[in-house]
Amino acid sequence: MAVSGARDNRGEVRIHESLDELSAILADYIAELSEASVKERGAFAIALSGGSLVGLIGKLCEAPYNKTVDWSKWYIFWADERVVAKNHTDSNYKQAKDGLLSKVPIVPSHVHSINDSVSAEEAAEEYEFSIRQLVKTRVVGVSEIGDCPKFDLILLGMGPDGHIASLFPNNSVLNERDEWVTFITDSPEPPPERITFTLPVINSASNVAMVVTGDSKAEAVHLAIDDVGHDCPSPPARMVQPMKGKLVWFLDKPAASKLDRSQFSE
Ligand SMILES: O=C(O)[C@H](O)[C@@H](O)[C@H](O)[C@H](O)COP(=O)(O)O
Repeated sequence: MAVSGARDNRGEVRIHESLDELSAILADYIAELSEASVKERGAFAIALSGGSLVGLIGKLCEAPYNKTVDWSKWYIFWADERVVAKNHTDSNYKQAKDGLLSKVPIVPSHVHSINDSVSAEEAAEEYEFSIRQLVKTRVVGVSEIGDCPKFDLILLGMGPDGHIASLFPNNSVLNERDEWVTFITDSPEPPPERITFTLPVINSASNVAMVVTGDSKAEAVHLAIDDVGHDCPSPPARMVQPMKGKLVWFLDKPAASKLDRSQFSE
């Protein structure tokens, strides 16, 4: 049985008994958002990340979702991508293709992956350009505040250091306010070259889900969600604060083990 609570501007926090329970509830959450977006605007623009996330959304390939979700209306993006060949084991695209995209009837032209044959800088520029075209035609919505794209859902994992997408602690790209997509060439985790959505894009989404499991993330979850003092380091995950959208944390018990549950309104 999941425990659920709200934490002021830190979003809704759902703590699950097991990974199986978490993935079942996550699949349901995504299917519901897909249905609502398709009904409201005829499309579902979803951004994926790498790591354990793709495995955790795997139930979408199974019944009933494989038949009930309107896959023809899905448009796939990546919140971050490693600048490697698409058939490389490090590629977030490959991971999503193997784990999800090849198993459900998504329209191939709706899959918006990066150009893997150019530099990180060029890949970021091209990716932003292609998103701009899709915002113009409203395949991707547009934020009411500023001109940012408004993805229907951005799915993010989080590293033990509190990084999200490829926004790592103390990296200057955390301060990027003008670009939608930027790049790094010095990732503290291999591979070094990556492209990433910037915080303004993440915080303009209609929905952001942080999917975080395992006890190695417990401290970063605490620092990202709890009311900690100003002396405490503020991980990038704490900067995820959708302006108009909804933030939901999907945690397992180990990842939630350092959360201050007394601050929880269940
Ligand atoms: O490119 C990366 O470095 C990963 O994709 C990364 O951003 C991932 O989302 C987190 O590190 C969480 O990964 P896990 O869920 O596998 O722990």
